[in-house]
Amino acid sequence: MTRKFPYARQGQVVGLLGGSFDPAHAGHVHITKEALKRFGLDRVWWLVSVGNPLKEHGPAPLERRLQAARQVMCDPRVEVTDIETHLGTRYTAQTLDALRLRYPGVRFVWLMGADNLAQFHHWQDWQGILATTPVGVLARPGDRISARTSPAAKIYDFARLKGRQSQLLGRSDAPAWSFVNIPMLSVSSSEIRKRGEWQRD
Ligand SMILES: Nc1ncnc2c1ncn2[C@@H]1O[C@H](COP(=O)(O)OP(=O)(O)OP(=O)(O)O)[C@@H](O)[C@H]1O
Ligand SMILES: O=C(O)c1ccc[n+]([C@@H]2O[C@H](COP(=O)([O-])O)[C@@H](O)[C@H]2O)c1
Repeated sequence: MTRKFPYARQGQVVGLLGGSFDPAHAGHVHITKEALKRFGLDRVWWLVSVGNPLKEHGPAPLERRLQAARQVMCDPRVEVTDIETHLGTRYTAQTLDALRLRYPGVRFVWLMGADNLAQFHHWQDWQGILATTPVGVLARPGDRISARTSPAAKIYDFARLKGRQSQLLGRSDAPAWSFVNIPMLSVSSSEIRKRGEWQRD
C-alpha cells in the first residue's frame, strides 16, 4: 500500500525531485541515483505535480503519471508520491514550508535539472526557497551554460558548494546550492510525447 505521506526519521536527509513526470523516464531515474550519491542524501521523494504553474497545457491525469513513474523508478531509497495533492500546495515555496511543518527535524534538499535553474528566478518566492532550502542541480544536455549564467546562479554564487563539497549539501544550512556535472542523458518527456509513446488523455 502506498502512504499519502512517506515516512522519514528525524535527522534524515531527503531529496525532493518535483516534476510533471508526463511521463517519467530514464533521465529522472538517472539524476535521482546521481543525487543520492553526490549530495549525501538518505532518500529521494519524487513529487509528481498536479501541473507546472508556469506551463499552459495540462499533463496526463495524475494517477496515470504516478503509476507510470512507479514502474520506472524501483529503488528502496526512492518514493514516488503525490504529496502536493495532499498538502494542497502548488508552488514549490509553499510545498517546502508545508513539508517542514509536517516533518520537523528532517532535512530537505530541493533537486532539479539545469534547465530549471535557468528559469528559477521566475518561480514564486525563489529567493525564499534558496534562503531556507539547500538546492542540488544536475547537469542536463543543452542547459549547462544557461544555468550557470542564470540570475539565480550569479546572485547566489557565494553560496555554491564546489567540487567534492557537494557531498556536504544535505547537511548544510541554507543558502547552499551545488551544480554537479554528471554524465548526461538527453531523454525528455516532451520527446517521448512527440514520438507518440505517451498520450496525455
Ligand atoms: N534528462 C534529464 N537530465 C537532467 N535533468 C532532467 C532530465 N529529465 C528531467 N530532468 C529534471 O527532472 C525534473 C522533472 O522534469 P519533468 O518531469 O519536467 O521532465 P522533462 O523531461 O523536463 O519534461 P518536459 O520535456 O515535458 O519539459 C526537472 O527538474 C528536470 O530538469
Ligand atoms: O513554484 C514555482 O513557481 C514553480 C515554477 C515552475 C516549476 N516549479 C516546480 O518545478 C518542478 C519541475 O517542474 P516541471 O514542470 O519542469 O516538471 C515541479 O515540482 C514544479 O512544481 C515550481
